[in-house]
Amino acid sequence: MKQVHVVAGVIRDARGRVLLARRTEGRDLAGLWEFPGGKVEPGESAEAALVRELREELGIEARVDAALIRVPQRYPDKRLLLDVRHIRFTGTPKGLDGQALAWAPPHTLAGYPMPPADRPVVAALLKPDRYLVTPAPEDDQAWLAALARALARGVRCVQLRAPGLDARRWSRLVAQAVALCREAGVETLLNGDAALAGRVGIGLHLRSAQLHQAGIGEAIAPLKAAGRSIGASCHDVQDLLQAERLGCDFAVLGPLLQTRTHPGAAGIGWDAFAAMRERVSLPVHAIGGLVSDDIGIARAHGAQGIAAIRGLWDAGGAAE
Ligand SMILES: Nc1nc2c([nH]c(=O)n2[C@@H]2O[C@H](COP(=O)(O)OP(=O)(O)OP(=O)(O)O)[C@@H](O)[C@H]2O)c(=O)[nH]1
Ligand SMILES: [Mg+2]
Repeated sequence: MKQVHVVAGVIRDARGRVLLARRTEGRDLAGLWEFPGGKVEPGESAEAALVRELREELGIEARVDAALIRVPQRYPDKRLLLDVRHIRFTGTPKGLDGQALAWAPPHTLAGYPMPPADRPVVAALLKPDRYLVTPAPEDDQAWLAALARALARGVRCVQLRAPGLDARRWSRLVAQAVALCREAGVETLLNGDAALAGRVGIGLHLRSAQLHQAGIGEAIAPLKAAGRSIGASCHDVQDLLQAERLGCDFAVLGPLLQTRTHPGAAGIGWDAFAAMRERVSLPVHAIGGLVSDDIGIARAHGAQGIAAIRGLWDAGGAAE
């Protein structure tokens, strides 16, 4: 299958709005909104290609800044690598190919119809790059204090998980944890228990085995209707495709490295991660032995970021 390397830019105005361009009639994906850019030509660097494309399509002089994310994406006719960079520029963008332009306030980005590869890009712009999964508590007060420290360090999305804990103790602890997270403005998802998630008014994180259970679509429908996030733990392409079919908001894929908690399972590694990621348009976190320092390599392989228990629980703690 044909492999194309495309570079695109995140171009912002002084108010922080992001520039989108609408693909013109007669091309693939016509009518969809995209980040301006185009194909890297043979022998050309990604940076040079992006400067050239933005000059040709918008009439601006661009300086290529930090990488945002590189999204591998499988389309029916080709394999795309969408390489997205932040841009600084001089000049006033104009639709020189006759394409419509829109300056989108960030929170409106998800409302524009876009190609499949752009969903992970929008998530990379808007959503947290670290997803904390809690370890099972030994002492409840110490666990709540550790959670509060993680929030203070800037964790913005938390999965509450404590397999095997006594149900009454856990629902008490969940209520306390949710109060802490709400106070910090942090998104919270509950592992596995749709009914409890519904009662406390938070999102749900599906275990991989739950993804394929009969009736799971009906079980999560009320949460989705209430606007709650649904995450999913995935180990292979079948899990990812099912998470996408169910309308999950994001997935977690791993184990990336071999971990202390799953010593038997060999890690899949970054190349396999990218090869599975390209089959869905979901934002996907990598999990398994990762720490905050791995966010850069994760983004380079199309990940939203990292998910971790130990790697995000103890400041500077050892990898899971
Ligand atoms: N520029 C851009 N292309 C994207 C995005 N998302 C995405 O799937 N693509 C795909 O990446 C490819 C980019 O090709 P393009 O048509 O813009 O290439 P180009 O500017 O060099 O123009 P041309 O080859 O039509 O002359 C298309 O298949 C397009 O659908 C995006 O956000 N920005
Ligand atoms: Mg283009």
